[in-house]
Amino acid sequence: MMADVMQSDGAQRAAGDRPGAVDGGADGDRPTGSANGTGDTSTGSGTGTEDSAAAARIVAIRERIDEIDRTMIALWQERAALSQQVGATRIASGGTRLVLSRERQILERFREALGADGTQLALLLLRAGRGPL
Ligand SMILES: C=C(O[C@@H]1C=C(C(=O)O)C=C[C@H]1O)C(=O)O
Repeated sequence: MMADVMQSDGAQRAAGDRPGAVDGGADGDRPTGSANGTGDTSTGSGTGTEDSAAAARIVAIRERIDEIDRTMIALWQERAALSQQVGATRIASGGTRLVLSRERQILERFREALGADGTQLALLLLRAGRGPL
């Protein structure tokens, strides 16, 4: 579930990280049994492998991952702002703040495309657009 990757203080951690582990510090995100016996298998570039070809490939793929993340963050923020505009427009015209039938359509759209995780994602999207209730 999406909430599993969000700490109560809003800080993010990977699903497999131990709560409280410091990113890049302890070995919580690395396999045990590494060649140097410390459990730390990362290279200087933090790719998690000592194979230089694999590390180079990982770095290249991560560039696109980072680009996707930036785009998703921007789209998330744009959607929330638009949703809040709709809410403000509707309230100013005497309408309701929310339209649950529309929210159900959106939940169904995400569930059809992404399954149960889609439902969780859509719930977070809808919450972001509501602002404080
Ligand atoms: C944005 C709207 O208002 C609210 C927010 C929604 C959303 O974030 O998608 C959907 C339905 C409404 O509860 C809308 O009616 O379209």
